[in-house]
Amino acid sequence: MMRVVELTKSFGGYTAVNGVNFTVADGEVRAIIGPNGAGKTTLFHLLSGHLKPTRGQVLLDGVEIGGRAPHHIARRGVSRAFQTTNIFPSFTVFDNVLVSVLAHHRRQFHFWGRRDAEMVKRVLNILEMVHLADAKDQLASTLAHGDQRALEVAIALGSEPRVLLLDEPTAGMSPYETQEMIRLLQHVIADRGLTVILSEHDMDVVFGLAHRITVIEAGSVLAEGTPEEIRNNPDVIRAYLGEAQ
Ligand SMILES: Nc1ncnc2c1ncn2[C@@H]1O[C@H](COP(=O)(O)OP(=O)(O)OP(=O)(O)O)[C@@H](O)[C@H]1O
Repeated sequence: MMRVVELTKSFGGYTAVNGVNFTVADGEVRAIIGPNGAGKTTLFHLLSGHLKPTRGQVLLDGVEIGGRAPHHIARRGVSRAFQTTNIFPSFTVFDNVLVSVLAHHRRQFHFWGRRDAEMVKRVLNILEMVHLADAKDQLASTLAHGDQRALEVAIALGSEPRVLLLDEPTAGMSPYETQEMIRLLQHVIADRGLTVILSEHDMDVVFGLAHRITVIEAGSVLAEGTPEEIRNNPDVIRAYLGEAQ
């Protein structure tokens, strides 16, 4: 589904992402982990089009998308949630998701205009999936932190992505909110059959969601494998898990 080949990003003389290769299969949940400053955020910016690669390729179903504009990549089916917050705080929860659904269908968003029944159904379906149906008429700004993150997932789902990029989905969350988010993502991923690439520091989240894990250190891939292989990899324990666990 998504493949990166020798992906490299340099800022002046500093190479933040250095010759990274990996392939994420259809329906796979891949976690990207690594120490602070390893290059995870830069890698996500390269996948979503927010940065142009210095060298290398990003392929979606074999088609090169590396260096294309974020809206182009989004239109091809890659959505990104978190770190790039898309919430309109003064809109209701419902309207936030409606904007995303309508944008995906490239319809004009008339705020007081006729609401297509099919679109409304889609929005309600998404809100039910992320457990926000009861809060649909609330202003987004009044939601609790954990619910705002759930709304971000809902907005990302509005564009019916095939690949969902999640930047640290549980950053800043309480242990309770973190467990809720893991459950929510497990449910959404299974229901939609999504392909997911996520970066995360919390190992409970990583081991609770990922089918495979890629470990990045100093811009390069240190290891790749199943959660079990990564947990037992001596290089990974030395570079990362030793300090994180
Ligand atoms: N625009 C930029 N210009 C110069 N250097 C940059 C830029 N963006 C990132 N870097 C550098 O690239 C390196 C990798 O940063 P990046 O944010 O990708 O790491 P990260 O793995 O996401 O870290 P964290 O886990 O702390 O979020 C860092 O040393 C950072 O200072």
